[in-house]
Amino acid sequence: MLNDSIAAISTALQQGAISIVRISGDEAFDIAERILTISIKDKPTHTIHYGFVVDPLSGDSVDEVMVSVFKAPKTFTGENMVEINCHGGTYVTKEVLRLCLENGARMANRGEFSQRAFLNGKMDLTKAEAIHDMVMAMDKNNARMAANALQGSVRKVMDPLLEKLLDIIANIEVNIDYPEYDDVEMLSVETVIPKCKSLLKDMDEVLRKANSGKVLKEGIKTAIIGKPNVGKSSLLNALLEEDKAIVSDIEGTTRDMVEGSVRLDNVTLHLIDTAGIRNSEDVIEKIGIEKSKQILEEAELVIVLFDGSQPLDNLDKELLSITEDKDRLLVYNKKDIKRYEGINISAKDEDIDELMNALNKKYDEYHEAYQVPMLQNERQLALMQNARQALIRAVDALEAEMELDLVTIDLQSAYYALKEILGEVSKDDLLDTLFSKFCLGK
Ligand SMILES: Nc1nc2c(c(=O)[nH]1)N(C=O)[C@@H](CNc1ccc(C(=O)N[C@@H](CCC(=O)O)C(=O)O)cc1)CN2
Ligand SMILES: Nc1nc2c(ncn2[C@@H]2O[C@H](COP(=O)(O)OP(=O)(O)OP(=O)(O)O)[C@@H](O)[C@H]2O)c(=O)[nH]1
Ligand SMILES: [K+]
Repeated sequence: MLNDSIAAISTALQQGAISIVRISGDEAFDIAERILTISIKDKPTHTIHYGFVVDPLSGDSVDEVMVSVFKAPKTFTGENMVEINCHGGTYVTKEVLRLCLENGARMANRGEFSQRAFLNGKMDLTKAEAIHDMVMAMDKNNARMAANALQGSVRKVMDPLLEKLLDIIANIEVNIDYPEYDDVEMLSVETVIPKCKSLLKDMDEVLRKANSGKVLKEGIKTAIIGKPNVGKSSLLNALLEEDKAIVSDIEGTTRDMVEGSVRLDNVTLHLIDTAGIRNSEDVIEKIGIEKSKQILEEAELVIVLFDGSQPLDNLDKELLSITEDKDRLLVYNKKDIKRYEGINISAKDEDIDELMNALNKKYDEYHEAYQVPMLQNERQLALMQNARQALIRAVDALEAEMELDLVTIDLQSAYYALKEILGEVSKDDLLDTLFSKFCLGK
């Protein structure tokens, strides 16, 4: 049932200055008034008021609060909403929630406020996803992408595509509805094929942007390779040291381990486990090369590390040759002993500024990429790919001069896939899965 009133603590449940208990639904004002010393129904929307929360059974005063009033339909959820700003202790916040639940509200499910906002037409699915992304964003870039999506950037991508596709569908429908006009059909099929191809091109562009967005969002798989003892572990430690917070954030990652993430200005590097080559000190060098090849397959960026204090030998040259086709940086370690032409570091002394500068410079242009409207996640990408496939089938059918009815089926499935990106034809189970990932009280 959509109209029961839900309540939840919308702030993190920890000691802080203020916590917010949120109520949404038809009865929100009645429920709040049962536990407050003030009336709120009579107050204008989007206003905040001073009062006390009192347990109606015992008459005990629970907290001194500020109460925000939001009147349907112009609210976040589209329903009546009350936010009780109480003192941010975990006990008192839970007490206020308990009183809401005892006086007519139901405990909200995860993401249920946003789900209601979506169901009440307050936002499309991509905006709901953006809220989730915003909550989860750990760095500036992810937050910026989410902020774009919150402002409707995905819709900006989708609207022109949907418009073009509808135009194509309309052209075909004319032929189905008026099959007796042979001329119309000829003319129309001739114009429709180029239109489909132009739309396909647009979709490819959208997919291309989304893929680079995905790389940015998810980070870049990075391998450090080099001969035994060139200083790989030292470099890894120095890199991870640059960003202690992230390292300790990752479950099971300790300073001794060989995996972790390094947050640069514009992207995050995920260091791939190179334990295989690290431990090859006592095995024949060939194994090191074989391991390197395996690791290279996975890597999107390779840092090839040399011992700068020594002349490059055949093994170094082999590493140079197997990384030739890779996106790579050549780095010389042990600059405290000797410098080479290029990027020099002293991993042991955690002196890796030249490498950090080179990395930041390398991904500098990605800075802008966050500002362009683009698809935001795997779900959207997969649907765009489905739409593209369906459109390709339609073009094939048109070129093979198949029945127009058959073409329409493919065009329609392309249309539905595009609409589903915005959540406009999606199924309930999809919604439940999506919103259950949200934080409570969102
Ligand atoms: N206290 C508080 N802070 C919050 C939220 C909230 O719900 N409560 N938000 C929740 O995520 C975010 C802000 N998002 C919001 C989005 C829409 C509306 C809202 O009332 N929309 C109405 C009227 C808009 C207007 O007056 O122009 C509407 O869309 O009809 C409020 C907050 C972040 N900060
Ligand atoms: N002088 C100098 N020595 C360094 C530097 N970085 C690392 N070393 C030394 O080089 C040796 C090897 O360093 P590691 O970081 O263990 O090298 P590695 O490439 O991980 O070695 P394997 O795990 O055996 O492949 C150690 O004795 C380090 O102290 C540096 O910048 N300058
Ligand atoms: K070593």
